[in-house]
Amino acid sequence: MLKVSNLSVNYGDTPVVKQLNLALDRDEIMMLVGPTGCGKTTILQALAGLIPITEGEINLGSWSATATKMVPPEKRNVGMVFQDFALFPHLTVEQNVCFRLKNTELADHWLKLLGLEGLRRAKPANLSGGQKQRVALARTLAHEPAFVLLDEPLSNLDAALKDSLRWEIRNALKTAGVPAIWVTHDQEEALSVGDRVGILNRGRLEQIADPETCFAEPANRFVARFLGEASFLPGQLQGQDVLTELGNVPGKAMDCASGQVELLLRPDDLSLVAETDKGNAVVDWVRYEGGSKLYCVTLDSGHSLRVRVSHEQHSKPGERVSIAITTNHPLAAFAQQADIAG
Ligand SMILES: Nc1ncnc2c1ncn2[C@@H]1O[C@H](COP(=O)(O)OP(=O)(O)OP(=O)(O)O)[C@@H](O)[C@H]1O
Repeated sequence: MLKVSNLSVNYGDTPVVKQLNLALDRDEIMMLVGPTGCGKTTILQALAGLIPITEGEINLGSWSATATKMVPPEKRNVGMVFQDFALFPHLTVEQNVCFRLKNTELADHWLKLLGLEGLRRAKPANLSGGQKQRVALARTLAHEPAFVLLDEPLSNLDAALKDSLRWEIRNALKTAGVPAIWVTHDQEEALSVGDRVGILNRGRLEQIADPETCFAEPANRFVARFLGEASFLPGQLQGQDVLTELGNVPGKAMDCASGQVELLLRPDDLSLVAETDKGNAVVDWVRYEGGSKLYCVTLDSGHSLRVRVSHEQHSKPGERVSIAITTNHPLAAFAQQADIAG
């Protein structure tokens, strides 16, 4: 098990990673997300032993690193996958995967499993981005790492390829049975691929939990907004229910919220019906998304909400609509004054 306790990293006098705690199970994939500059790459570099740590401990059973006890990268048995693939351009696919490898049987195994059998003699320059990343992954896994760090492995690839390759990478990591920390900028990728998601803000983990919990029960408004479209509607928490201008809905108090709260509404929690002159809201703008449309509406009370509906909905800016809450699951309710992180 990879265990990180109270890890802090400073650059000079500037703290960049603050008191990070996490533990990864044997074959667990943890996605690390957060705004640019929040310290994601620094965490990976610290775990790999590429930079010194200021405080805390990184432990993998066979070794333990602290601020005063540096364990060099080659002793950590870490596998790294980068966004720019980091392949040797003068070597073939096979030579890249077998580089410094004693047991080439494992190279054969991963070349086959990742669909690279026919490309053994190709040079990186003749491969597509997706093929290059498969080679990088095959090379990493063929070396039987104790844990794998992936730094935005899909960010140089086009959208269609990203979608299929993310599953290939996940399946390969699960087959290898190694713990992995995967940094991404893509919230959808984080929620769909990870066993758990860690949301980082200014060097601190705001929440670490399974994807459903992070999305439906975010620890605070920062996490709520970071993981997707989020609207907040005032209401009164009474027992298990929240009384709002759109009716009573089941609520779940976050941050010990009580009394006056704000309900987290995702665009899919709401419905929108076109009206001629009745209704309870006006359309501000609409964004076409292909299979769906995202509407921004203002309720007659002045509160703004975002609603996702079928692309067959044709209401335009300025037109009246009826908005209702359609979800049955309890919605996260935050204390009205508790917007510390957001
Ligand atoms: N070698 C360095 N010396 C000093 N400051 C650094 C160094 N490397 C990174 N930083 C700073 O540390 C902070 C965290 O950087 P880091 O690259 O870890 O963030 P990140 O979350 O990976 O960002 P991005 O999403 O943009 O890749 C940033 O403010 C960055 O400017």
